[in-house]
Amino acid sequence: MGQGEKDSADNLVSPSDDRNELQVEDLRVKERCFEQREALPGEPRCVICGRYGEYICDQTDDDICSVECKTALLARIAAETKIPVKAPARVKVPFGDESFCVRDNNFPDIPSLHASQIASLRNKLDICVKGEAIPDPIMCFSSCGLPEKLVHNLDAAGYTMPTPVQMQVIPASISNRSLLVSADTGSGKTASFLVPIIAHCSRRELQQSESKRGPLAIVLAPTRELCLQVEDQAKVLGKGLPFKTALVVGGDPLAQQIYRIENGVELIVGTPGRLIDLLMKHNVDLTDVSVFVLDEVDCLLERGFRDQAMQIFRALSCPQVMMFSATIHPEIEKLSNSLLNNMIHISCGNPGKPNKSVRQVVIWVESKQKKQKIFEIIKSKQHFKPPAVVFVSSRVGADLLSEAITAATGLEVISIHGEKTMKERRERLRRFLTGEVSVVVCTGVLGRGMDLVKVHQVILFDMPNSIDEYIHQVGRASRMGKEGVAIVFVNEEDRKLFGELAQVLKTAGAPIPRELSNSKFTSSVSLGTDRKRKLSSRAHS
Ligand SMILES: Nc1ncnc2c1ncn2[C@@H]1O[C@H](COP(=O)(O)OP(=O)(O)OP(=O)(O)O)[C@@H](O)[C@H]1O
Repeated sequence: MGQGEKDSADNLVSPSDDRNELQVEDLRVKERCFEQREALPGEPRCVICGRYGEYICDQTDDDICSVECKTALLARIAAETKIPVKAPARVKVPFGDESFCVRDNNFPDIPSLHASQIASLRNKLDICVKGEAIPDPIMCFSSCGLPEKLVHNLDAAGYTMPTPVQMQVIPASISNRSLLVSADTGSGKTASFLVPIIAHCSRRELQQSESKRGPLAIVLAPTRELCLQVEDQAKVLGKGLPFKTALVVGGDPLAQQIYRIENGVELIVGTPGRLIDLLMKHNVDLTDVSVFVLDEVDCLLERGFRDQAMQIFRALSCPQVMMFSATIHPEIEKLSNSLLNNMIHISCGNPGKPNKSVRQVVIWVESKQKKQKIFEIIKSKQHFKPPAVVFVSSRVGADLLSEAITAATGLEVISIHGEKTMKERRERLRRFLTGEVSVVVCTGVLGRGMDLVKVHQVILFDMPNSIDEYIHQVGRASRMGKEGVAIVFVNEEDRKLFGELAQVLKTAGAPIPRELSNSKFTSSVSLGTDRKRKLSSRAHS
């Protein structure tokens, strides 16, 4: 046992005094939370992480599983009793220092892990990384020197432990590296970029004069609704910190947005078009913007948005760029590698596939029968699980279908799409999120990134244009591993997606409609034993 380990072991009291009966390895105090096993029924539980509370904290008498959780516990108590803990300055970590987080000056008790331990930890958490000198994942929010108020806000929001994507992205981001992150829908990517941004902004604020308050970070997202949601979450997590935000989306008056920015904000959240508009019409000082986030990067780098996103990128001076999506293809990797140096690629869970927690029920329905089918589902107590989101492919289709469902079922149904005014979109989304209305029919505006926490059922009335959009729309039925169901209508009109859809269903072990599996458009996909050779039985008869 090294000196550091001995010192920390001295501060923990084992509940069992009869140490002689223990195996030698049992005497080693667990340094890291993940080294501890789960608690068995009736055993003490760690007050921080819930694992086996093998030790008693000498300062609080609480059950605790490891030195790491003891440190987290004491940090939490310090925050609650408002003992000021000086936040460490944002440092440029020299390349080669792989364990910035665990060697944080605030937490000298926690030693670094060996490379093999880190690899096994990543393996356990389903985290894959690519790049040089990648910082170690963190196990709790308090272990990488975040401002205490931010840790408090995370706790108050119910974020007791970071999700795997947050465990890896937060330390990587704090080390100022550019990142390309792919992770499942609903896995917590938003906080993984907001936490380091808020930490960065609140620290820089301490060092800068009050008069100079140019934005420090920009988050781009493809839809107004998603921007609204990201800004809301930023406000919740940055509460009480010197951290102000501006929402820059179309449909709201530009003058108000300019006024807000002029009064000093740290973060701008916006859609590419409106942000370009604002930057062209008004002189916003972007000199201090050092963090640029592209949320739903694959969508933002598609043809419609790419020029605008690149224009904003070029207006910034060498920012740290963080890119996120549940669907990232090799072209995006190639493009980002060509734009940025020394990037880290992070992949968590099962990106590029529908979330495993969503059961996909694909039904073959001819176009003329679709309305009748959805009425049946919504009228069925067994199949209708409100609140539900119905995705369609056109704005007019959204209006017509919402009216038709109301007429057929008596339920109040609203539509949301890009032709509504911003005021209407906001108000309708509010009514849906607060439960006033239980069904919304929408176009892809709610398909990506929207955190519709209470929704566990989505109906894809029209198949989207690509399998990526399918993955995102299906993903609205589950957040943080909660179970959901996606009912999907398909017919011959969707044939261009048959191959990919059949593959996705096969991988998920979901039933494939006979018409789909027998279609010539799926013939390139091996559907295994589901495809029986018809002639074999006749040959024997
Ligand atoms: N550490 C955490 N503990 C508890 N809940 C969390 C944590 N991090 C995020 N969440 C919650 O998980 C949900 C999903 O998070 P988020 O919207 O960031 O997912 P996402 O990965 O961006 O998904 P998508 O790809 O669909 O946009 C949200 O309701 C969020 O509040």
